[in-house]
Amino acid sequence: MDTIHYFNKIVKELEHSAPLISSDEAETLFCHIVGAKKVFVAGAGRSGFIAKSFAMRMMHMGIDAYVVGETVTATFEKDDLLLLCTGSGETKTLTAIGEKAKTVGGTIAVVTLSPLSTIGKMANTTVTLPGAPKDQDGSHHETIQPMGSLFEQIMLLFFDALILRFMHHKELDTNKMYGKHANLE
Ligand SMILES: O=P(O)(O)OC[C@H]1O[C@](O)(CO)[C@@H](O)[C@@H]1O
Repeated sequence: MDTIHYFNKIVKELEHSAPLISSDEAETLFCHIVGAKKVFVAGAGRSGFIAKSFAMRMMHMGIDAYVVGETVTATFEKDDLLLLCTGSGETKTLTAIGEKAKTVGGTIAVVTLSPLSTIGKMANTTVTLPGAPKDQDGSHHETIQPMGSLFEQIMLLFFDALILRFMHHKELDTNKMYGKHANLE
């Protein structure tokens, strides 16, 4: 099978996934982000890349957004939102970050495959996405892709959809947002 055949298979997997996402959970996350003073995102590995791409777009919309662990990241405070992006909900570094945020008193949101995980239970609000766990643990999963790829793709598209929701809410368009795009690159 050639590459484009696989590309089409991936698109089909994504099409099947969209109806499995809760609009109510998405709207609740939207409201938390709108209500937060600052928004912090964290994720490990590929989940972390997706989290970063969402932080970048939030910045383009004028939201005070940070990636946990970067040198220019601000102080997390009680009016802030921490958004943890984790398929398993068991990644140790993220658990530690969530525990610290809890002691500060801010709000924790998680986007995950596993709402009953350690991080899922710690969160104030959860968006459950479909996909397969990264270990694909021997049971049947609706994907031909390795490890957490389907979850990671769904998370990217979910965040891009959330950005469109914000753009509508804030009456933004791509030109206004491009005005905030980095020009030293
Ligand atoms: O999304 P989780 O379960 O926190 O796991 C993150 C890990 O999974 C991966 O995204 C692989 O699927 C890795 O890049 C990363 O180490």
